[in-house]
Amino acid sequence: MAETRIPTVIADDVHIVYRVNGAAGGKGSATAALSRMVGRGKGEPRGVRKVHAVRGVSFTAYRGEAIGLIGTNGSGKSTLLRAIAGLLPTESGKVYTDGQPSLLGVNAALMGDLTGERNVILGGLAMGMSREEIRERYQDIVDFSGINEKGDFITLPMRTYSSGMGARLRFSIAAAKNHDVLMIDEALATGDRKFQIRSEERIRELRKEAGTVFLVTHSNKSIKDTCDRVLWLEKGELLMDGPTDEVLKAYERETGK
Ligand SMILES: Nc1ncnc2c1ncn2[C@@H]1O[C@H](COP(=O)(O)OP(=O)(O)OP(=O)(O)O)[C@@H](O)[C@H]1O
Repeated sequence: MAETRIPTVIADDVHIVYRVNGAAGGKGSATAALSRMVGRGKGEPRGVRKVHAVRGVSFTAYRGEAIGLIGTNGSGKSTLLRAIAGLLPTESGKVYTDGQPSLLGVNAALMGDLTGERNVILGGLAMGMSREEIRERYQDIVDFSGINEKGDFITLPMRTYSSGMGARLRFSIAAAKNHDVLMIDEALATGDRKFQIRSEERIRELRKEAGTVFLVTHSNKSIKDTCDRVLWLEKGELLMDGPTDEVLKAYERETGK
């Protein structure tokens, strides 16, 4: 056997269901009339629609792995990551994680009205860094983001940034710390090529520092360049879990991408 591998995330038959209030068809609609006639599902209150977004997904992730998540729009990738981060409850099944995973999404909670500078401090504190550590790494974070390459943007409110600039700053803040489990949701997509290359380099470093990285992206190239393993989700189900080359080949054959 190979050396012992240390699991960081275990998903065991995970199901995730969203409940959407007031999403049923209007009172007079045919579907509403039909559901009145046939009666609703067991115990579901009126007007609540269920979306079964993740269906029976199981896998184990290990230290030092970078795992890509692929699948067409709406296949459940972001939902699965949010559940692993503990932001969504599972309907059934369990997620076990080693430590607190950090989810870096395009919507990571920074404050638009505060300057980039303030957000670096806020984000650092939110990740559990001390003021001292933040002060030490501040310049590196700003340099990595490249926000100041075209002028003094870091002292402007974040709402004045383009979506690419915002995503770059969020990634730079998150990447300033070593994470046991770091999950990146499409954050690289909005950066330009130069920034993507820098981020991919950083992802490789984070892996080496014994963490596990999950990457959701529609860029097969980013996945190829950073991940050694890929999970392919479709309609909430795990279609394939294997080495990057194999899974991407099958995915490209299926989707023509
Ligand atoms: N907050 C929500 N409430 C209800 N349904 C949701 C919610 N978020 C996502 N869904 C549904 O869950 C399913 C999976 O969505 P999810 O965002 O996880 O897919 P995805 O694979 O990340 O898609 P994309 O590639 O487009 O980002 C979709 O059918 C979507 O409509």
